[in-house]
Amino acid sequence: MISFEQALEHVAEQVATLATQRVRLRDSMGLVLGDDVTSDVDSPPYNKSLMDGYAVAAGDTSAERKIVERIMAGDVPRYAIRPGIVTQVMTGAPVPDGTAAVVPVERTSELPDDQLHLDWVDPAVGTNVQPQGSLSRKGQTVVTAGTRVAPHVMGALAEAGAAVVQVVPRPTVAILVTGNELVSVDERPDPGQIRDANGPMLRTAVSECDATPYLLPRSMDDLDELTRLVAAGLEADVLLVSGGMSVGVKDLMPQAFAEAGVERVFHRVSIKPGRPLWFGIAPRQSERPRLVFGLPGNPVSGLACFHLFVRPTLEVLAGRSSRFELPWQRGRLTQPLSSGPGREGFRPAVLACSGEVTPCNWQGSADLAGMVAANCLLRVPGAGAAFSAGDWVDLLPLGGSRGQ
Ligand SMILES: Nc1nc2c(c(=O)[nH]1)N[C@H]1C(S)=C(S)[C@@H](COP(=O)(O)OP(=O)(O)OC[C@H]3O[C@@H](n4cnc5c(N)ncnc54)[C@H](O)[C@@H]3O)O[C@H]1N2
Ligand code: MOO
Repeated sequence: MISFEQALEHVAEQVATLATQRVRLRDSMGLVLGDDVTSDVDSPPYNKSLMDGYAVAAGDTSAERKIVERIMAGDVPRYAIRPGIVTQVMTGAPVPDGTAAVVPVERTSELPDDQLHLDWVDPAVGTNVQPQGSLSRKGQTVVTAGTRVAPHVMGALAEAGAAVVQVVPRPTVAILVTGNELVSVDERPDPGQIRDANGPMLRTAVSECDATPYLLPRSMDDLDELTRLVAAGLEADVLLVSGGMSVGVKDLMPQAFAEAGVERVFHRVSIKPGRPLWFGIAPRQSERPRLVFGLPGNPVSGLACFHLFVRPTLEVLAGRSSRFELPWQRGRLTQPLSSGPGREGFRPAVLACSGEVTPCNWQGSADLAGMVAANCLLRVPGAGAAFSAGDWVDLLPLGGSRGQ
């Protein structure tokens, strides 16, 4: 059995960002850009009025002037501004040549015969005018490679004319849930049966990481069926299998992986929960191998392995992180905590805004109900570590990458 740190290193060695693809801008939300994006226009593309008002010439101190035209956003001015005349302009409209400033409409009053009275006759040059190209220039990089497309980035890309962008695609994750005892959420379990918690849980965990889950048909503990479904799951970037990882008579997954051509990298890690974790790769010609995680069937064990190993994998595949790493945080214990002599432990816990962390009243690997309030996993080193109330501890927040 290998240590937690060794297991992390083994996974990290196999993980690399997916090759980029071209997609339409509207399909790029949440994805990471593979290339710098340059603008094909100046921003603003013309000298622009920042107010509804009147474009005036420099150094003109007369209080009454002639309005020669009225320019709405989308119009193009015909007459240059000179002393004695003004042009009415709307916010966003191009100002005429010769414009020194725009006097807001509130500082003026219109008189008969297109005459204008100005309360503010000689504003400083540049007042309420945004010069062409002052925000960004044609040919300038406006969004750099590695940026994740959020709504404001999407807006900048649209302004720059990036109708098609090069992005790291969303990783695809096939999920295979195994076990003779399992029935669906909408079924009543017969004696000996339980409901499948892991399928819905893992699919949601994958979605929360902004990857695309694909649930394979649930499988009985049958070697041929498992092997066939593993082979099908290798179409995805990552295959997650739940259950059958341990040493029971029906724990057939290690054999099914071998039959389907998946090479084992490691099996069993010194963590609690999560000891039976299996990790392997399915080699492909001239491409990165597919990554395969065999998660323990116990729900909390599988979920802990997801957060400790699968989530950082998805972050790298999607290009959101250049290195395989866990987003550890620190918190202060509200109560004493000790660990047994053995494996490194991860306890569901509640981290408050104050930074205080309280372990859930949780009864082990099958106890999903006991961790419903949890928002983090608290790291408890093995070898009989003992913490007092007020001690600082390492925590791994639960939750995916959406919105980060
Ligand atoms: N002799 C040994 N027995 C066990 C060991 C060991 O080292 N030696 N390891 C234990 C540990 S640790 C774990 S964790 C479990 C995990 O075993 P498996 O991956 O083989 O999981 P299963 O046996 O298939 O299931 C375990 C448990 O979880 C329930 N389960 C399974 N799938 C689901 C699901 N989709 N939704 C809800 N619950 C599920 C299943 O009914 C079992 O109760 O092995 C220990 N044994
Ligand atoms: O390690 Mo298992 O995951 O304790 O229950």
